[in-house]
Amino acid sequence: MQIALIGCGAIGSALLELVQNDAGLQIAAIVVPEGSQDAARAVAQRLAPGAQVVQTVPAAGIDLVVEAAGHAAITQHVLPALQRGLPCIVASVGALSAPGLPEQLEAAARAGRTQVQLIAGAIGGIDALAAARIGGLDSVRYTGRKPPQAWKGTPAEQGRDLDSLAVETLIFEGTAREAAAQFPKNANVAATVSLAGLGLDRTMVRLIADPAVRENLHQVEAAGAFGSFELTMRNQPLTANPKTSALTVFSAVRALRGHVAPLVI
Ligand SMILES: NC(=O)C1=CN([C@@H]2O[C@H](COP(=O)(O)OP(=O)(O)OC[C@H]3O[C@@H](n4cnc5c(N)ncnc54)[C@H](O)[C@@H]3O)[C@@H](O)[C@H]2O)C=CC1
Ligand SMILES: O=C([O-])CC(=O)C(=O)O
Repeated sequence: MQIALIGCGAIGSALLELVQNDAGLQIAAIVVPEGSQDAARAVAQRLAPGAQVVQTVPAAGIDLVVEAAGHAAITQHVLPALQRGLPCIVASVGALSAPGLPEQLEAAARAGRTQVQLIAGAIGGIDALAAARIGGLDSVRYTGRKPPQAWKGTPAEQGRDLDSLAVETLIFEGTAREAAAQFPKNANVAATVSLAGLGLDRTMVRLIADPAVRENLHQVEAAGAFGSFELTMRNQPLTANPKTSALTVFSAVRALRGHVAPLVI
């Protein structure tokens, strides 16, 4: 299968490393903006020598697209790829907090007679949540807790010095839609939990900067006709990007392998 990888940062590079020996998965193209071409070429030379580094998904020779780039890449690359009939795996799930974008993705996939797959990424339990939704959910709460440095470059910096935080600090409380829009690099999980469960406007989210933790913690509490569950993930962050958990990479690789494996779990 010929793959186009969109984005070649922390997730993209780690993904290339993991799939480099997968016989069924050939990375044919790496799609990054003009300013990132040189960096991506250096990574490609090492981990995917057969890949061309380009600015848009090639018009021919691609069977499957995997996005690990950021919210803007969904409109820019994923929508047109779906329309052309290419199945797409998406990590930047928070992009679906933009009103109308889920419907646009569905329409594009329908037009191309294909599918867009939103990966679980850094969170677990999405299968249970999506199944529980069928019986009816009463409440879903998500709490994201990361070390202060993971909140740099976000609205969490407004009115506070993250470097000198001494105690855990609530930096956001609201809906999953607001969280995903305000924290595009830190609240994709909030969007994923909400899309699997009660929706972007009925899923309550708390985001916390906590100097006492080293991992990225994700907690989900859900209750409904099925019963209830409480989930805590303690994810190792990637060295290349402390905002992003390593599990996100593994989740994307699992999705890719799921397209070629004879037995899928
Ligand atoms: N679903 C989940 O659990 C998670 C999802 N994510 C999503 O994955 C994205 C990437 O994460 P990292 O690799 O850690 O970020 P990163 O900042 O290390 O890398 C981003 C890469 O994408 C490229 N890029 C940026 N805009 C682009 C565009 N419009 N088209 C093509 N390439 C573009 C950059 O040049 C860079 O190569 C995040 O922005 C976030 O949206 C991140 C963590 C968890
Ligand atoms: O990787 C993580 O721990 C989660 C993350 O950044 C996000 O939800 O956007």
